[in-house]
This record gives sequence, C-alpha cells and structure tokens, in this order.
Amino acid sequence: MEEEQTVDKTEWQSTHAGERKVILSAEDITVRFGSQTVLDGLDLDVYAGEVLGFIGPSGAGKSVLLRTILGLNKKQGGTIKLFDQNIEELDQDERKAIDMAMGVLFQQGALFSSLNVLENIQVPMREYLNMPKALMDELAMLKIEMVGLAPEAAWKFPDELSGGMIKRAALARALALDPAIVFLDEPTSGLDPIGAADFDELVGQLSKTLGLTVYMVTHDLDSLFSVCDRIAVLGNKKVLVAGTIDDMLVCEDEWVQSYFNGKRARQIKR
Ligand SMILES: Nc1ncnc2c1ncn2[C@@H]1O[C@H](COP(=O)(O)OP(=O)(O)OP(=O)(O)O)[C@@H](O)[C@H]1O
Repeated sequence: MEEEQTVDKTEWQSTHAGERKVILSAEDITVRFGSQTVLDGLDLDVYAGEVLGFIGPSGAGKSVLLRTILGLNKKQGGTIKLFDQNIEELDQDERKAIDMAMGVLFQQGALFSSLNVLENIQVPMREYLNMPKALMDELAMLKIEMVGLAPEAAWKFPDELSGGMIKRAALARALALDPAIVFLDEPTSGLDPIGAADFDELVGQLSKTLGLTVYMVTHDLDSLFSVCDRIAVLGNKKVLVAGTIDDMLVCEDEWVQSYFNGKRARQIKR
C-alpha cells in the first residue's frame, strides 16, 4: 500500500514537555449566516500536546467554530492552519493526510446504530486504510482497551450501551487512526458526575501518554478544573481570553467572572 503522508504525526505527538508548538491556528475568522455574523475576526492558537477547553455562552458559536475548523462550515474570512498547513491550500492527498491526523467525537457520540462497537471503530480504518480484516479487528480491540471498555463491548450495538460506554466507544473511533489531535464536542454532557469524572481522567491520561492534543468544547466546570491545561472563552464573536484557570479567575470580563466565580465553581474550587 502506498500512502502519501504529509503529516508526520509523531512530530506533533511528542511535544508535550517541549517548546510550545502551534498545532492549530485560527486567524481572523469571520463566519456569517445570512445577515447574522456569528464569528467576527476570531483568533485562536492551540498548542501541541495540550488539553484545551473551549467554552462560552450558549449560542455563542462554539459548534460553528468547530465545524469551520473541520471544514464542514464555510467561512467568509480568515485562515485556518492545521499542522502548519493552510487547509484551503491543500490538494486532495494533503487534505486526506490532515484528516487522518485528526479525530472527532461529535455530541451524542454519533455512532452508527446498525454497526456494533468494533465495526463503528473500524469505519475510519475502512475509509482511509487498506488493511486486512484480521489486522483491523486487532487494532479496534486495542482501541477498545485503550478507552477502558471491556472486550465484550466490541460486539454490542449502540442501543445496548450506557451513555458512558457510548462516549468511550465514540472516543475509540476518534482514536482509530492514531490522530495527533482530537476534537471533542461536549463529551461529558449527559453523563452522571462519576461517569464524567472518569471520562475526564481518561482524556487526561490519553493526552499525557499519547502526546495527544485535545480540543474540547464543554460546559462542564469539573472538566475545566480537572483536565484542561488551558481554556479559551468565546464571547462577542471572538476569543475573549485564553489561558489557565488562574488566568480565568482574574479575568475581568463579566461572563467569565460569573462562570468561574459562581456558586458551582466555588464548590469545585473548595
Ligand atoms: N447552519 C446554520 N445556519 C444558520 N445559522 C446557524 C447555523 N449553524 C449555527 N447557526 C447559528 O449560529 C449561532 C451559534 O451557534 P452554535 O451552535 O455554534 O452555538 P454554541 O456556542 O455551540 O451553543 P451551545 O453551547 O448551545 O451548543 C446560533 O445563533 C445558531 O443559530
């Protein structure tokens, strides 16, 4: 099998403790739907190896930005670079290589209901790789183990899984091609607090052991405090502030203040 590979994933997976290398940059992004401007001159850098939590009020445009980064949404202005490459200047093979270096976990998991867990995990493998079934089975079982599911889960269908198991199966599918970056859209929504905390721990572990970059859209304060290295806040159609939890706590923006110093946040901070 001859595969043109323009993304050296190992280079982007091994920088956790090294110098800060920008794996994803969004520069001056503008997105409009008709007369509604959702994003207006937005800038954001994501560093290789970090877990970035992306937050903001409901309807602010978090999903729109994610879809724009993934190329699922048109933008009216600005530049998105992934792995130092402008996604608009790629030919088909280069785009494919970039797609193979990214994993996505959409809200609700978005597993195919007619496929069992093993087959769901193999969807990206079938799409992008040409490998024997036995090898795909072996790889999928490894991913199942990696996300903390029991081997028997491989044969279950989505409607036979708990909410937490669905998220893990969807994460296993996002990891199917050993990406350098994964995008998680509200991964802990709908989970009970223990399930959510376990999922956060898993994400943190994977980021550390695999040198994986995680871009996580979330409303979950626990996730922000427990697993995120940095947080970016969307507001007024831009990234208002990006930094550590400590940066958030001293940020003067009213929404950021109420979010991080509200009653719920005070309970988490102890
Ligand atoms: N395809 C579309 N066509 C028209 N308007 C859209 C489209 N997609 C999103 N929007 C609008 O863009 C705005 C931002 O939506 P988005 O779903 O990104 O918000 P969000 O920050 O993800 O919210 P939430 O936290 O509630 O999920 C909303 O006003 C939404 O109606």
